[in-house]
Amino acid sequence: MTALEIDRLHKAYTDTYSGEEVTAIDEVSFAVKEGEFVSVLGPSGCGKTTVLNIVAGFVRQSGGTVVVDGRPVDGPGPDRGVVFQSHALFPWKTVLGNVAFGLRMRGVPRAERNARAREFLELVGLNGFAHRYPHELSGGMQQRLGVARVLANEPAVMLMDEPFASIDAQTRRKLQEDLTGIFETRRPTVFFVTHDVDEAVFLSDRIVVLSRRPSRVREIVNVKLPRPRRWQDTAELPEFRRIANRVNELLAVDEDTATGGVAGKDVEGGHDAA
Ligand SMILES: Nc1ncnc2c1ncn2[C@@H]1O[C@H](COP(=O)(O)OP(=O)(O)OP(=O)(O)O)[C@@H](O)[C@H]1O
Repeated sequence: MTALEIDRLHKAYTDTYSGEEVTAIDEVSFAVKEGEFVSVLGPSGCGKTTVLNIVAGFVRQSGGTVVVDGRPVDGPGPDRGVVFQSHALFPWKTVLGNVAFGLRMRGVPRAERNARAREFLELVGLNGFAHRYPHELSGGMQQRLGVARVLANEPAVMLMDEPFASIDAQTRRKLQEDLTGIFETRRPTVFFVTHDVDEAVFLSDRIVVLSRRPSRVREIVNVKLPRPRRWQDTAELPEFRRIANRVNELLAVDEDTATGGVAGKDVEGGHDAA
């Protein structure tokens, strides 16, 4: 079943100072199936975050439609949970309280919400930290908490906007492995924005490569790598490098154009319908 359908999405911003109109997204269409991990990748400033913010309901599109679980998006809602790059946690609540909060909002009784919150803390490896406060956690642990908080609410789609971008390289690898482990056990539907090609290949079932602004879908690349995935084994597979090379090749089209290189050059390869 389709969890998220983005159809001919278009977004123009009006610059507050100059009053000029900037088209961020020209026309973007793709769908994410239930239990699928889809990453969106593209050159800097191509509109990745804008697509995510429109899906989250934080930003309104200028054209096109976004449908989540069969319902058109019209503002934020509990069917979409967002994990941000910087941790949007409640500093005055404990780790347990942060996870239980959304459940409370949804009217889940106290005993059940604490049990559910603990289950998700265990899933992300934070079971020993239930009574700590966010400032007592490392950046990586805060990000795990962000994931637990979203997953506990069982959203139709988990939206992740470069969640590991500000985390040191070694911790990032561990968090990526943990995220893929969580994905393999619980199969949430994930829409993941990144500019890290290896990260996208490691985590995803499919990668939507956008062109530079005003963006369009350049190609949707299938990632048919076996799961469970572990950096040590997965990155060794020839198929991993083949896919990463393919994505880099697609991104290079825009770099060439931007630097006045092979303008308009296109790459070979079949397009995959969304
Ligand atoms: N509120 C806004 N007002 C005006 N222009 C905006 C606004 N938000 C984004 N833009 C413009 O829209 C374009 C797309 O921005 P967006 O942040 O979505 O891109 P991105 O691909 O996520 O960028 P990055 O890779 O740098 O994170 C950019 O040119 C940006 O300057």
